[in-house]
Parts: sequence; structure tokens; C-alpha cells
Amino acid sequence: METTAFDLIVIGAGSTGENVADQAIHGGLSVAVVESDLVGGDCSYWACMPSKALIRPGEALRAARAVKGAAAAVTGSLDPAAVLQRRDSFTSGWDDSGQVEWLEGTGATLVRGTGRITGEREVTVETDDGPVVLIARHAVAVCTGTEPNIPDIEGLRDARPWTTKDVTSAQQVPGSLAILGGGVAACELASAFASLGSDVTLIARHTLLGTMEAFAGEAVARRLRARGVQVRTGAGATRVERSGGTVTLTLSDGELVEAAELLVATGRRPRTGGLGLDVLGLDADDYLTVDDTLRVEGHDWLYAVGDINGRALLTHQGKYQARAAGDVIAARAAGQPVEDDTWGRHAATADHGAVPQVVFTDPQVASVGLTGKAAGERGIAARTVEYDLAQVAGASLHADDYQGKACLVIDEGKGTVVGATFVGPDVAELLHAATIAVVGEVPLHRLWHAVPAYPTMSEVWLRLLEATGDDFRTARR
Ligand SMILES: Cc1cc2nc3c(=O)[nH]c(=O)nc-3n(C[C@H](O)[C@H](O)[C@H](O)COP(=O)(O)OP(=O)(O)OC[C@H]3O[C@@H](n4cnc5c(N)ncnc54)[C@H](O)[C@@H]3O)c2cc1C
Ligand SMILES: NC(=O)c1ccc[n+]([C@@H]2O[C@H](COP(=O)([O-])OP(=O)(O)OC[C@H]3O[C@@H](n4cnc5c(N)ncnc54)[C@H](O)[C@@H]3O)[C@@H](O)[C@H]2O)c1
Repeated sequence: METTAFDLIVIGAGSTGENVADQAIHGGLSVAVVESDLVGGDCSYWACMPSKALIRPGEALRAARAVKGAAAAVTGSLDPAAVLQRRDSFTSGWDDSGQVEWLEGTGATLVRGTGRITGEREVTVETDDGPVVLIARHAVAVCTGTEPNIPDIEGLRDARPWTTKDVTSAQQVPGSLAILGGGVAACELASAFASLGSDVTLIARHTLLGTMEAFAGEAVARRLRARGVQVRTGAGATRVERSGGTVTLTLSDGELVEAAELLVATGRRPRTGGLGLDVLGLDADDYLTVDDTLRVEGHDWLYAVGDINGRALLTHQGKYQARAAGDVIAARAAGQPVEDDTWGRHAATADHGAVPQVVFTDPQVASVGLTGKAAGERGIAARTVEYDLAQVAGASLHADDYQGKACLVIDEGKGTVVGATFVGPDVAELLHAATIAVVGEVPLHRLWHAVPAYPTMSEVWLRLLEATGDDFRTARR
């Protein structure tokens, strides 16, 4: 059996694994990257990019229709075939040669096959040509991501439901689509497929976007309903059956929902199957618990980066962790000091309270940091200020009858912003200013001097500061 040694072995070439490799190579290490499917992972082929490509045309159409004068120029409807074709261009037709070229350009060695940890610093890869043993001189980074969590509902698996992988790569728009779940994926895909002409029914056990500020999910539910989506909140499915081209769901209240396809978007589970974690005494069914340098507790050579550690299931956060992990692995290998203190270069501190996320629904939801509720649960003396985005000149110019809302969560003790949420058309680009305010712990009295340009939606910052009721004119510097 062939055996090769590298400084670092990365298992999984998703957006996270690729970046761990790149960063470690910059630090002077030799790296092997093991991938069993497409280089680029979920984000490129079955998640972020194809889903946003399905969403964007509907957004663009609604944006034009929301401006008198421009609206008259929009006389047709979406062309679903062209939307799917444009989506295909973002996934390169599910061909990863471009990503392979990029990865190999970093200096990494790509090993195609399924990786399994077979001992300390040892990974065995099942390749088409048989098993290959890779030895890591310094570290192994597990970056294997997550897979859909299919709930245990009678008949569900036999009904051959779509997962997010099927829906983002769909080659046809179903006449009707039932969606199970009320989280980010369910809401985004409900919006996308409603735009594309499906009759959509969204079935959520609780409210929509339940981990965010309540007004976000309420606004999304309101707009989905206004666009003809059946939104069933507080309802679960107890039984599913497929007969021919129809899937029938029995809901907890006894009602029936019929659709041509059923999408299950009920969260994720760690992709740990067959990784050999039990050999190390780790729970093979759970996320891998790591410290802030992304190192697995109790194993000084093992790292878990990106979705697989369950800290924040987002591409940008996985890539942030990858920069820290690749850097710290190289530093430890070279015997250099590790800066793992809060906000140190080797610590993924932002994961704890400064994670930004944009939900590409109609309206968009953009949030960072803590909700008012989460701040309270952490014992922070927090207060929330809100402002109606429609009252901002930039928003009224952006779209007629603009509807939106913004809120800041303020740590009263520190006088800083610990969370922000914006809801409304095109609020995504408002988010990074909030992320900087949260990460930088910028005092409110200093934010008062950050003057938003007129007439932009960013003026909502000024209005939110005024809504605190504080007098920043007399505040200390
Ligand atoms: C529908 C949907 C939309 C999303 N949209 C967004 C968005 O807009 N923005 C955002 O930030 N996040 C979004 N996400 C989340 C985002 O997709 C993930 O956070 C991200 O893909 C995680 O990257 P990763 O590299 O950690 O894992 P993955 O992308 O899952 O990569 C893991 C890789 O490891 C490989 N692998 C697994 N096991 C092995 C093994 N044993 N051997 C070899 N290779 C292996 C897999 O084949 C895969 O290529 C979305 C998720 C979904 C489901
Ligand atoms: N724009 C983005 O950033 C984006 C888009 C999509 C997904 N993602 C990420 O991908 C991950 C997965 O997204 P997701 O929406 O699948 O997960 P999620 O955890 O956000 O939501 C899961 C939803 O499924 C519901 N649910 C769970 N079990 C259920 C059951 N048995 N029956 C009915 N409902 C059930 C939950 O109540 C919740 O509403 C998330 O962490 C998310 O952050 C990000």
C-alpha cells in the first residue's frame, strides 16, 4: 500500500478545507487535501451559490416593479428555463475543474477518495486505485461539513423527498412544492420557487427564522403569504406518502397537503459517517468540539474546521475559521508563539457573538451578533432600539412603499452595539457596518460621528442612535 507524508492532511475540500490548505501553505507547510466528491463542496454546487442564483432573478424583477417609471418597462414574467440555465453557469455544470486548478495552484496535493482516520496522524484514503495511507507530520484537519437531517416521520424516506442538494440542482420547476422546515434554507427556497411559478406550501413547526429577532420571521411570513405561498406555522408533518406524481403530507392538525415534490429543509447533521472518529474515542454522531484555535479537545494534532464543528454553519464563518486554523497549525509546526487570546490572530473569537448572516428572502434579513433575547440569556444588561426603515429617505427612493425595520441591541454597561438586525429589500449591504461596530466594540458616542451619506439607507444608523434617547452631543469622547 502506498504511504506518503505531508505536514498537514485536510479531509474535505469544501470552501473551508480549501482555505485551511491555502493558509497553511502560506505558512510554509506541505498539504494533502482529500476529497470524495466535488472540490468546492456544498457552497459552490448545492448550497449558497446555486440557491442565490435561483433567488436573484425574482429579486431583480420585484425591485424593478417597485419603482414607478421603471415598473412600466417590466412587461413579462420570469423565464424559469433561463433562470435554471444561469444557475448552471454558477455551478459550472457541476464540474469542478476550475476549483481543482485553483487548489492545485496553491501548491496543495489533491487526493481524490474517501478519507478515514486510521490512527494518530494517519488518514487512509479509499481511491479508485485502492487504499492510500497518508501520514501527517503535524496535523489533520477535518473539514467534512454537514448533511441534511431527515426527521423520523412515518413514510418520509420512502416518499423520496428532495433535500437541499436536489432542490438547488433541480432541472425543472415543479408545479407545486411542499417544504418542511422554517429555517433559513426553507424560507429562501420557498421564496425562490414561488418566484419561479411553483405553488409553494411551507410547513414550519414553530415560527419562521426562529433564532432571529421575531420581527424578521414575521415580515418574511407576511410577504410569502402576500405572494401566494401557503405558510403553515405551528404545524408538523406526522405522515408522508407518495403516490405516482403526488406527495401527500398529513399535518399534526389532521389537514392534508398535496404537492408534486417535497423539500425537507429541517437542519443539518455533522458529516462524520465512516471518518473513524470512534477509533479516537470521539462521538461519531456529534459535531466535533473544538477550542478557539479549532483544535479538537484532547487531541493536539486534530483540528475540526467549518460546519463540522457546529459553531456557525456559514461559508464565510468556515473560511474565517480556516484562516485561523491554517495559520495556527503552521505556527505550532514551526514552534512559533500562538496568539489564542480573545481577538488574537489564531482565535476564531467572532464565532461567539459576532456572526453575520444574510437571509436572501423577500424581504431580506441581515443580522449580526446577539438578538435581544440572546443578550439577556448571556446576562448582558441589554436594551433594544428599533426604527422603521421606510422613514429613511434612502429607502423611500430605493423602492416605492418600501417596508422594513432595523434594530440594534445595546450593551448598556459598555455602551456598545452587541447585535443588529435589518429587514427590508436590499438590506444585505447594510450589514458590514454593523459587523464592524460589534467586532470593534465601537462606543455609541463614537458611532455618532460616523456620518451616513445622504440619501442612503445607512441613515438608519443615525435614526437608531437618536432612538436611544441618549444625548451624544454632550457625551465624553
Ligand atoms: C441550501 C443552502 C444554502 C446555503 N446558503 C448559504 C449562504 O448563502 N451563505 C452562507 O454563508 N452559507 C450558506 N449555507 C451554508 C454553507 O453551505 C455551509 O456553511 C458551507 O458549505 C460549509 O462549508 P464546509 O467546507 O465546512 O463544508 P462542505 O461544503 O460540506 O464541504 C465538505 C467537503 O468534505 C467532503 N467530504 C466529506 N466527508 C469526506 C471524507 N470522508 N473524505 C473526503 N471528503 C469528504 C465533501 O464531499 C465536501 O466536499 C447554505 C447551506 C444550504 C444547505
Ligand atoms: N443565507 C444563508 O446564510 C443560509 C441559507 C441557507 C442555509 N444556511 C445555513 O445552513 C444551515 C442549514 O439550514 P436549515 O434551514 O436547513 O437549518 P436551520 O437550522 O436554520 O432550520 C431548520 C428548521 O427546521 C425545523 N425543523 C427541525 N426538525 C423538524 C421537523 N422534524 N419537522 C419540521 N420542522 C423541523 C426547525 O424548527 C427549523 O425551523 C443553517 O445553519 C443555515 O445557517 C445559510
